[in-house]
Amino acid sequence: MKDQLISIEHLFVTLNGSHQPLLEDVNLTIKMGEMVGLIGESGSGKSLTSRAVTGLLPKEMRVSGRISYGGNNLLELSDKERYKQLGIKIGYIFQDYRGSFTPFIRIGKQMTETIRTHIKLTKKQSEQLAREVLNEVGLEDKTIYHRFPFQLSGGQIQRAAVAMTLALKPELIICDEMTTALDVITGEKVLNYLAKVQKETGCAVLIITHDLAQAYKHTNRIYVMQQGRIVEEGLSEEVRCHHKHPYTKKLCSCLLALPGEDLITTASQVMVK
Ligand SMILES: Nc1ncnc2c1ncn2[C@@H]1O[C@H](COP(=O)(O)OP(=O)(O)OP(=O)(O)O)[C@@H](O)[C@H]1O
Ligand code: NI
Repeated sequence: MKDQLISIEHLFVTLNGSHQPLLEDVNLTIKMGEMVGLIGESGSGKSLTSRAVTGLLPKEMRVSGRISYGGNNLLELSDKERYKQLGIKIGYIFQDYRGSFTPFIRIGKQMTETIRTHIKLTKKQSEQLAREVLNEVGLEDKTIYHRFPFQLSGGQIQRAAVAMTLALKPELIICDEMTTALDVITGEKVLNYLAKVQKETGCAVLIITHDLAQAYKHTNRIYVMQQGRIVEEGLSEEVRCHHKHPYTKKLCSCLLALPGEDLITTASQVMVK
């Protein structure tokens, strides 16, 4: 399809020496301007899927299938070609945010250097942009800009990483558990900023999360993953109200009911198997 931005087709990932694939025939597409959710319990393969897109799978894994993006198969790109795509075209917010910055270089310096690698701006303009995006995610630029990463809390580093990625205005943003390190209010603030950038730039977003409420609120379409496979896909509202797969039903029963629906159970009471 013409308006498809990225298309993952028959993706298999297997650990060397093992026969049991970690990802099995994963198919997932994202259109221009779409916000797509990828949900599933811990260990179901969400991060591996996003790592395959960005070429960051561990060396000891074999991968097959196709990831079409901009006329290329991302699985066949050289490291250099892939690096060119990352950042400016595909922005990736890591689940393990501690790796987002080098510990002993000040946040501001790292941000401006990254911005200038990808966008033609003067030093002054890139500093202004870095300060602007820090403020957008609720970090006071006056204090944070000159700090070293080790002087920030986990949630502050995570927000700085989000700010850094969004500053580059990529056409596809992959957020892997972007709000896990944040409290509810800060998390919502960051998600709202993401939605604002999405509206402004028309970029596509893949939100990986096990927070179903977040996925329903912020995405148009949802994929549900279980044990390395996509088990259900549909418009967020449909998946929420008319899910077909028993696993999705279990996941959904963890959510608080909408007004007018029966309250089922809370997350802590449900064992998802
Ligand atoms: N480096 C690795 N070596 C071996 N197995 C791995 C490696 N990384 C991930 N796996 C396995 O692959 C499977 C999928 O992992 P993945 O990180 O994609 O899960 P996830 O859905 O992102 O979970 P979470 O919600 O906890 O982040 C898991 O069974 C995990 O143990
Ligand atoms: Ni993960």
